Amino acid sequence: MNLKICGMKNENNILDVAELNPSYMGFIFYEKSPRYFNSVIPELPENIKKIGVFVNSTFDYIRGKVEKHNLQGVQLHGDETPELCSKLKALDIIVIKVFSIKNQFNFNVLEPFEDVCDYYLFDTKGKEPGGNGYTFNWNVLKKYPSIKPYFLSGGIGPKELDALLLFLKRPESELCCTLDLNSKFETAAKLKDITKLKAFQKKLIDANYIR
Ligand SMILES: O=C(O)c1ccccc1NCC(=O)[C@H](O)[C@H](O)COP(=O)(O)O
Repeated sequence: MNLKICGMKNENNILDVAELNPSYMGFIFYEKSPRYFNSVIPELPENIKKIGVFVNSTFDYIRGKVEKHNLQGVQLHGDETPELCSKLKALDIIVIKVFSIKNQFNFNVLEPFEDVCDYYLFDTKGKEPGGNGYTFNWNVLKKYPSIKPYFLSGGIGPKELDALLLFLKRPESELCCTLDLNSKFETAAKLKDITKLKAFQKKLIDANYIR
């Protein structure tokens, strides 16, 4: 299991999170977000992949950010088309297409994206396109029809750990490759709380889900 820490903003905080060695760090290029990233990403170890998060941005805007920040991947939170995903894939980067869920989900909508993205990310449907801070009904994933690995996201925090450990024992989590963590690990200043992240990571290590 991999960890993705999303919504990074502040240089020192980015470097502190890097010490935890997550597989991915997410940078939000959506101006309306309180986590909008408008700075310079410090040098990170090569094994930490930098993922740009976008909401209905144009190909040129996304490509500009990929080039400027040397992003290894993009995460698309809007109504992006399979055609856009395909053009982004041609840049030789990781393409993660997001789908938001509450209590039910029509998995047929995944079909056009099967060949044009690397991963799906299932997030909670809410007022905002992301970072809503609460979980969706993970039972919905019992009907997941694809063989593509997916990221689990939306409101995952320390209080959700017991439910998460139960979920990870169930067959529908078999293709869950990454846990995406964001607002439940933030301080009031929208910095990631390293102590909280470390404790959560340790519990996942102790339960043998991450190394
Ligand atoms: O976090 C944001 O502000 C955000 C805004 C617009 C699009 C995406 C955004 N976040 C992307 C993420 O990957 C979050 O980690 C994901 O939505 C879960 O967030 P949370 O519910 O806070 O755990």
